[in-house]
Amino acid sequence: MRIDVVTLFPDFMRQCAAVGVVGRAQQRELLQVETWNPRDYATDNYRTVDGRTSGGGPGMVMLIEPLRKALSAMREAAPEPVHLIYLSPQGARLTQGRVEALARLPRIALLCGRYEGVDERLLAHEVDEELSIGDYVLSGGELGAAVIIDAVGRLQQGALNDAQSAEQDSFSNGLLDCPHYAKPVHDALGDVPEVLLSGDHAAINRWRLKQALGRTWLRRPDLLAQRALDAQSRALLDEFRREHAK
Ligand SMILES: CC(C)(C)c1cccc(C(=O)NCC2(NC(=O)c3cccc4nocc34)CCCC2)c1
Repeated sequence: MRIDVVTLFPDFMRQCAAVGVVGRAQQRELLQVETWNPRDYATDNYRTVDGRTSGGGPGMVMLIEPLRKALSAMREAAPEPVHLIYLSPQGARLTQGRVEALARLPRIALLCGRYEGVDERLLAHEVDEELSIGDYVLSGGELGAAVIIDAVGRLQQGALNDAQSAEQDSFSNGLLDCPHYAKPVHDALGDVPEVLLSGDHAAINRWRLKQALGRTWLRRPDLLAQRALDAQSRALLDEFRREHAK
């Protein structure tokens, strides 16, 4: 998969894509991340990429021309058609479901806003989809782009080793994660739960599912509502609720 990022901060984006699982996916050529800086396409001596907002008021807007040229160069750099995503507070909230759909595309491009955003005419003409990573004020779309690169990059076939794939699967069951413990078994902060030391893998799996269900119920009932529970899960959650009520 190829991901192109149009950004005023290419070094930042390249660094985000160079570490960990995504960095390794690039080394293995499972993923290719390229950056395009609109400032390289600004024709004036000051390499201007922003302009005063029409109608007056504070703040600047990203100019059409440098972006249009950067996007055109980006599209021409590879034969695959591009699905262009604008990272934006006005976008649809990013979900794991959408990440999984994007991960199956041959090529996507991520447009990152700065200042007050991008001239609406450029967006209307060029952008296929707007996505948001959440409801808070950010300085630019780059962190949104980094989230998509990571979430989509790790899903490329072969990017994860077996342990990481199992981890991914457990995260993708729509529930919050169960508590995790490492050594020492006994610590000033407390002990590892007995069941995890028992070697009884059925009991351990049961405990982990019960904890995941219980924590989702307590902290993210909205996630639980999205998920049909089978009989075993319903029974485990009831058990958790009864113990929690005491
Ligand atoms: C959400 C709410 C708090 C109501 C709000 C209302 C109006 C503006 C902003 C705001 O942050 N504007 C600034 C910019 N923000 C983002 O790019 C951005 C922000 C959030 C999630 C994102 N996911 O991707 C890109 C995202 C847009 C132009 C430069 C950065 C935020």
